[in-house]
Amino acid sequence: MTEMMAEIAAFDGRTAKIVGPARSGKTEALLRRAAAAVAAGCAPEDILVETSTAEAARVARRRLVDALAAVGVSGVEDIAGRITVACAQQVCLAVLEAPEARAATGRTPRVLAPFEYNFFLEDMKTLGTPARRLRSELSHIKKQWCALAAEDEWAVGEEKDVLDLAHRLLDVTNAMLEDEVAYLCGRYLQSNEGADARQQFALVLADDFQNLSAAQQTCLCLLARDQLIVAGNPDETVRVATSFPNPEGFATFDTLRRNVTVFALDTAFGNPNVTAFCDAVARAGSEEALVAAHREGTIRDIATVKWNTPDEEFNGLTRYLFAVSAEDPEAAQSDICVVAPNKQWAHAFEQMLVRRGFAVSSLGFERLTGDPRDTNRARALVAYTSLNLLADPDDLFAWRAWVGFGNYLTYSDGWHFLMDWCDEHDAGILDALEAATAARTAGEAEPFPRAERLAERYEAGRAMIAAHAGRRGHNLLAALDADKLRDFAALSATLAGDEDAATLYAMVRETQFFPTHEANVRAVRVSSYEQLCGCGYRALYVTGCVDGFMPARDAFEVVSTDADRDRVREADRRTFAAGVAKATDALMFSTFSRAPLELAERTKMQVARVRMEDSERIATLRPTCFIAEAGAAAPITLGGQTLLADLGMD
Ligand SMILES: Nc1ncnc2c1ncn2[C@@H]1O[C@H](COP(=O)(O)OP(=O)(O)OP(=O)(O)O)[C@@H](O)[C@H]1O
Repeated sequence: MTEMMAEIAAFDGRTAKIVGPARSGKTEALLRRAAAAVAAGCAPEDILVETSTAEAARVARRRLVDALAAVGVSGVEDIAGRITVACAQQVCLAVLEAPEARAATGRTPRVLAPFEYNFFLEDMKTLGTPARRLRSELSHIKKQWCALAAEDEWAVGEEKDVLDLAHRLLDVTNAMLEDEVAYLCGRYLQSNEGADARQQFALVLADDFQNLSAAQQTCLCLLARDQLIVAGNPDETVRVATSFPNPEGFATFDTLRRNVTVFALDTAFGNPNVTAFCDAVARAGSEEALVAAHREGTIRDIATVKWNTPDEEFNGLTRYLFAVSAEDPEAAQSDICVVAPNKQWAHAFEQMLVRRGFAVSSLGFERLTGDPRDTNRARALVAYTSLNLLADPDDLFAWRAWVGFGNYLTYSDGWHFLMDWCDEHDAGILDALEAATAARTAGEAEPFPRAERLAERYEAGRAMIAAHAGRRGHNLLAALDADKLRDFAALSATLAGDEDAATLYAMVRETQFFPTHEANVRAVRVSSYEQLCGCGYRALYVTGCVDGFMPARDAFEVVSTDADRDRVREADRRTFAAGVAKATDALMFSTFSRAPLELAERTKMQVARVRMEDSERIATLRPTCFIAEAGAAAPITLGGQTLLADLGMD
């Protein structure tokens, strides 16, 4: 253990900040502090280790077991299990779950899934605000929540109308938006009612603090009783814990508070070529970016492999991986990760890998998408909502979604009338739907406009619940037509078979909010850049390294302003550099030089030129600009065919 590591582990002050370049052991230092605290007699329940994602929490918990063992603690698995290791959003939700918090906030922490947000958005459109302006106002509202700014201080004029309607829609359905969670938690913890919920943990250890919103950062500070240590690096900011990270909250952590001990780590561990590359990419963006003063580890070449087309990339790279794995069949496949720039690339690689006999665990692309207005494109969404209703027939937002599927306005007009009816009759959503149904059955006039349509959907929902009540596991998924949907394939594969609807729904919900990799060490990982946060892999294969994928096309588009383009490029730079740094040994970038124009446009590659080839329009593409920007630290370049030939595979 280095001297500074030992100092951090033994730290007995109140507040500290650990800062260091990529791979300098910031997480390691926090985990060793936790282990040392346990060894010194601190109750495991009194420790909170906070991460940016649920997967980072899973990985941290595993590393914690080693850290505890290293200080001679016995029963390490049990002890590690008793320490709270969770992502910021989970921490805030746990606070809001407490009955006292529910009473004080008057809110239920039932967060809208990303696709459910589309129903909310449709209902917001009833305000009449043009869609673009509405989106930008909602974005501003979320930004203010993330900044923990009190609503009455900033909501005025039209924005106040937007906020009021948002509150009304969420109140009537007992629901909450994702970005509201830390806001409500922070306001509660700051209030008199929240006094007992503050300082819940003797020790709060917050990793990747730069990724958190100001609201999340404040919550963590308020939860610490005796000691708070934050670790991070503003140049590694990734938008994964919140839509509005606050790296300044980390940068100024020690200047805005008194008596903060700062530990600056300066040695990067792992393949020095990897960390030097990442540092060079960060420096190309900002001369002040933190870089390592020393590098420790075994030097190994890093490479960029060039293919002609995406198909060649999918085929060639998976053949290569197959050959490499065959050389060492006993090695844990979970130490290998294929990084995909988008869902399409992730699926393509997943399919190719499965075809070659690999088990695969994919992370970062599981959010259910579709169009709720079009039943054919909403099959996964309907299955999710059906499970939700079977698990909890009183879930009001599930009913909101259910009645809206398949209508071009998701019946937001009717929903509005229904809410007015509720106000007039001092009644709830289910009362209104029941009243509409009763009128429809009796052939009476509608209690409110569109009531008949909503009643029809409601009755269909009740019939669905009656038809499937009592079904379990695979049988239930099949009854909901979810068994054939790709979105449910991973869930289906993990089922024991006798899970009831509530259990299944909890499992699906977890994949939407807190997804993690399977524990299976035989499964190769496929990951988004963002989900690399908090992880480490022996080998990373970074696919689709073309401009437009990374950085995103918005970093190039001439339609936006220079400042907008820069913002996208620099945010993506940090995501890229922090992501690929997670390779401890082998790092390979994979790129291709051309693609059918239609594919390039649809997937948002940055097209350099277009030319005709065999009467097909072909887009010429460039490798990710960050690679060349690394200058002398850039990887060596290989042709795809050379790579395969070296393994005797041409
Ligand atoms: N003192 C050390 N000696 C040897 N290896 C170390 C040491 N500290 C950390 N490592 C190893 O270096 C790698 C990076 O460690 P860690 O994840 O703790 O760093 P980090 O600064 O949090 O990384 P990131 O910048 O990716 O968030 C890990 O593989 C870890 O096991």
